[in-house]
Amino acid sequence: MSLSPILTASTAPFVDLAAPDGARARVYLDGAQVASWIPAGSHEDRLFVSERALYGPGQSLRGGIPICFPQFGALGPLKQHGFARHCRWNVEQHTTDDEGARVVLQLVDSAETRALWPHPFCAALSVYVSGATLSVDLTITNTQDSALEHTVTSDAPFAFTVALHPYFRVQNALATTVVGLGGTRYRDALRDGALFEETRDPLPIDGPLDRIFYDTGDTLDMVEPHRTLRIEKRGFPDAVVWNPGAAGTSSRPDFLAGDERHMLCVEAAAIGTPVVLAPGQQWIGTQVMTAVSSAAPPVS
Ligand SMILES: O=P(O)(O)OC[C@H]1O[C@H](O)[C@H](O)[C@@H](O)[C@@H]1O
Repeated sequence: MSLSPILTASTAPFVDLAAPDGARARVYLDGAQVASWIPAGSHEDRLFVSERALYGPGQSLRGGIPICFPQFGALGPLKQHGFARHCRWNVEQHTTDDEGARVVLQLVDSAETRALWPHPFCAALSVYVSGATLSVDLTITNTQDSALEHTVTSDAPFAFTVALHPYFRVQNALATTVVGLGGTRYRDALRDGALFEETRDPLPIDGPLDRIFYDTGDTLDMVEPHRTLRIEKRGFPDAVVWNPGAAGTSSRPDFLAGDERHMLCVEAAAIGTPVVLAPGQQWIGTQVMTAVSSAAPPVS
């Protein structure tokens, strides 16, 4: 895959969502990547996108909310994070009502995806903005029953791992904490994938961090000195917290030096136990993000 930028932030195809209350979001068709989310009554984008991000076919933006499917990370035979983030998705629905605005994008298997992963599937991403909340639902269907015309090399149930991988914009990552992970088991990618139990809650971001937390609670708070973001998930048992640190941003061409200070990924994931879908079955994972205005973390 070429890394040369083909399009720019303004020429790559996107859909803008504008809720009547002022909440806004932007979603690019390449990768179905949410790249901007501004809650109602705010002027601050809560998502981070690097100035060095690459746009256009085949690219995955460095920032926003990439979709990792059908594989998380390098934990399998496919390329890092699977192929969905490198595919062009189709817009299936774009609506605005009294409450909010929604777009639904869809990706179905093609000769290209079947060459990588021999399964008939439909992935649908619904993005909804309203008030202080951004809701993202990912639905994966094993379409084997309705796709008999496809030539597939495997008709068994398929298994996948998956994540919604938001890059949240923070004023200072080193002053940010994540509340709600204490007591959970985690895999530390920075310590050879060894397993540990998290003893700290809140979890400070005191440098590079790359951990998969297994079977976490469904509510996490990302707490900055002046504001809190509540992150809720359903259907995703695991969570990932990632900050690349200075070495991680300088070694990647689509990051600007210093970007690590202004971003933190708190991801909703299903990694420890892959999702298995028999023909005709469906899985839904949801991540709901709410901008909480108080300086203190909300009481659970
Ligand atoms: O650089 P990418 O392929 O987009 O991956 C970015 C990051 O994604 C996840 O958070 C993983 O846990 C990290 O190990 C990985 O570095």
